[in-house]
Amino acid sequence: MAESTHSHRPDPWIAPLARGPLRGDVALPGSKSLTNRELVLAALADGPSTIRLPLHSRDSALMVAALRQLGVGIDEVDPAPGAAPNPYGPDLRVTPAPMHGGGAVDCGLAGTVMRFLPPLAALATGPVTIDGDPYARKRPMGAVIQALVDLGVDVTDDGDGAMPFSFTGTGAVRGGALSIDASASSQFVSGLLLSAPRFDEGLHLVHVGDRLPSLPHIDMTVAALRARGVRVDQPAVGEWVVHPGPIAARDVTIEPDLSNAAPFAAAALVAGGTVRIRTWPTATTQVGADLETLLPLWGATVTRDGEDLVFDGGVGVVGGASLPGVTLDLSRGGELAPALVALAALADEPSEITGIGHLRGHETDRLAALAADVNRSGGSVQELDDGLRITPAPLHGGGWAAYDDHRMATAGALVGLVVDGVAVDDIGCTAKTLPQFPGLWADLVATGTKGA
Ligand SMILES: O=C(O)C1=C[C@@H](OP(=O)(O)O)[C@@H](O)[C@H](O)C1
Ligand SMILES: C=C(OP(=O)(O)O)C(=O)O
Repeated sequence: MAESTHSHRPDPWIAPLARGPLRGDVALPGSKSLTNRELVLAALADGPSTIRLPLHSRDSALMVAALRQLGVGIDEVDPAPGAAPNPYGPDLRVTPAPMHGGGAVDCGLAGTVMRFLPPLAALATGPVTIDGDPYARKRPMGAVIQALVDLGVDVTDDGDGAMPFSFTGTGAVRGGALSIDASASSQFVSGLLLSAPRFDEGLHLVHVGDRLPSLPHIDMTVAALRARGVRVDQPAVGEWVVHPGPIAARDVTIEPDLSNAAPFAAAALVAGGTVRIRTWPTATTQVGADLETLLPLWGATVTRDGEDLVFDGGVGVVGGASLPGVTLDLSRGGELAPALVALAALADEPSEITGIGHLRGHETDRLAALAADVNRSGGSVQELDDGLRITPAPLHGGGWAAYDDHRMATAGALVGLVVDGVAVDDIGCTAKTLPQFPGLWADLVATGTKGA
């Protein structure tokens, strides 16, 4: 099965120091979460769909490859007449087809592929094995496997609640009533809801765990289903009823990835100056939109300028300003934690970020990884049961391990703006959701003007 993103270790990437206040102007590629949802829905739709401005990264490429393996037609197409070409890659035309077994499907390290693909593949006819990177075999999948079993799918696995596992699709899934514990990931819910309209009886899903993280991502799933004519009822928090029926073919345009904006927007607080993020949607289900209210906790001023959002970090840390401590429940958006913990590590007051215990099941154990990297750099981070406590301490350069995790790598870049010599061991792992990160970051830092 697939190797990790790197079979060899690349040279460390030395994070560039900020020379002064930034004048950033960033146009980000499409949202990973939106792209992989629309690929799944388009594959299950009642006709062809075009996905405009899709993300082209490892996670989206893995989803495209998996769907093609099951028989779905996915072609690269030119932009709509008169539309500006997407600098980050072509639009995609998705043509549904009767799905057949795909053999061994490689999910890489992509949680969206690991959790969204199996319920869809259960609708195919033929054998499928779900597997991924060596570390992906450590990410929680028990709720997905158990859900397939409870839905009547004949799953073969070794009982460890992780990949690899196999089943032979019969072309139909009964559906009906199902309860799962989604405490470890909202993606367990989203993956089931996305395929549910194609289950014979739809799905009446109840979450029975003691916490439900990343609610905005489930709202994103429900919105994407409803936008394609699917009836979804929500009788209570943690309960969803997806009615059986067609998923409408629909041409969609993917928004820029607002969670990937986090290190860029936060850079204004660290280096000072302003960072403009282009085409920031006025209404969105992306949890990255929370940055508009989160970064002001660290002192940012956020203003809308036409279609764009401008984050103003004042003089920033490099200019001598200090960052305050912040106490925060981040259960809505754990994926923002690496960038926010990097800010907290540069602050002059203690911080506590909770509601993120499930990040131990992300691309890496992010609580342990953030504590290890910050503490190795001279910081003081203590793991809590469901979060981190960060105590101010002067940081120094040195090794910063990414653990194949794109958001660990970009957190290192953020710290490296004002800490000389932060050496990220593998900046290439940002290709998971943002292959252009090194160039975009170099362009951002270059806007910093000494003594401005
Ligand atoms: O559905 C999605 O697209 C995602 C849901 C969240 O997963 P968790 O609930 O496991 O954090 C988020 O962290 C991840 O980056 C993307
Ligand atoms: C957790 C993340 O990704 P995923 O779970 O989709 O691999 C992320 O992008 O922060």
